[in-house]
Amino acid sequence: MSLMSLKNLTVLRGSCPVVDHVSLEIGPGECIGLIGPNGAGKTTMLRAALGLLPHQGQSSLATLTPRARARAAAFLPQGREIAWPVSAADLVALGRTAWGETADPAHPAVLAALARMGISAFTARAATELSGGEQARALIARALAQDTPLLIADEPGAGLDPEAQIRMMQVFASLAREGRSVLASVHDLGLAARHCTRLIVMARGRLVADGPVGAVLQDALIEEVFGIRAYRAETPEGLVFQPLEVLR
Ligand SMILES: Nc1ncnc2c1ncn2[C@@H]1O[C@H](COP(=O)(O)OP(=O)(O)OP(=O)(O)O)[C@@H](O)[C@H]1O
Repeated sequence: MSLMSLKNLTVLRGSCPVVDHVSLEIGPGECIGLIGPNGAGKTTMLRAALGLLPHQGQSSLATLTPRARARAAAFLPQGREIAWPVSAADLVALGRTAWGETADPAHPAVLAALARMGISAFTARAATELSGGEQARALIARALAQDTPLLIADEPGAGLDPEAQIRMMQVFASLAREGRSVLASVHDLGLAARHCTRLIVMARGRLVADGPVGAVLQDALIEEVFGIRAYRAETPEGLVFQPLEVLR
């Protein structure tokens, strides 16, 4: 079963392809890190895949009706603005509207999402009065409450402290073990190495690597794509990957 299929997805900015013939399939049970340097095309690719940007090629999600798409994939965009002073619980409950339900803050999926992101203590507070990191966690919880087979998240760890980042990656990995899938753009290669089942690498609009974490995070690729050298060790707890220095 495919949760998302891209075939030659291409996005032009003027005459320049910022996403260039990207093809990939996402099946159930995958925790996928989308990595690549600034400007590689990650955000553009995610938004085009969701049908939010004009594109060439095919995306299985882009052809769905908005209602069907909201039930197939939750999306956490890079911009994190919360405009209304609704309670954190009500904000998270908005994730349920994808299913034609009223936003019930006592819905089990809402309570589970709040607990998973460690923000059950803030539920009554206006979301606009949460700290930046707490707001980010509430928005991730809203996407989790949507309870979709696929979660697409654009830099979900931005602004989170180390505990919240690890907790978030553990949640994503546990979703994958439950048979759902996550596609998240991440800049922290160490977190990606530790928690993802698969890495997709973009550079200059192209998909340059796609596979199991250990196979993708090879010295030559890291050097070429990111221009850095990294420490890498297989440990009983899995792959440890630490960027060390700039090479160019
Ligand atoms: N509206 C736009 N008009 C023209 N160029 C754009 C526009 N939006 C993005 N770009 C360009 O497209 C390229 C890809 O941008 P994108 O935001 O997808 O990169 P990214 O991989 O998500 O980067 P980052 O890691 O910095 O968030 C960049 O060169 C960017 O400057």
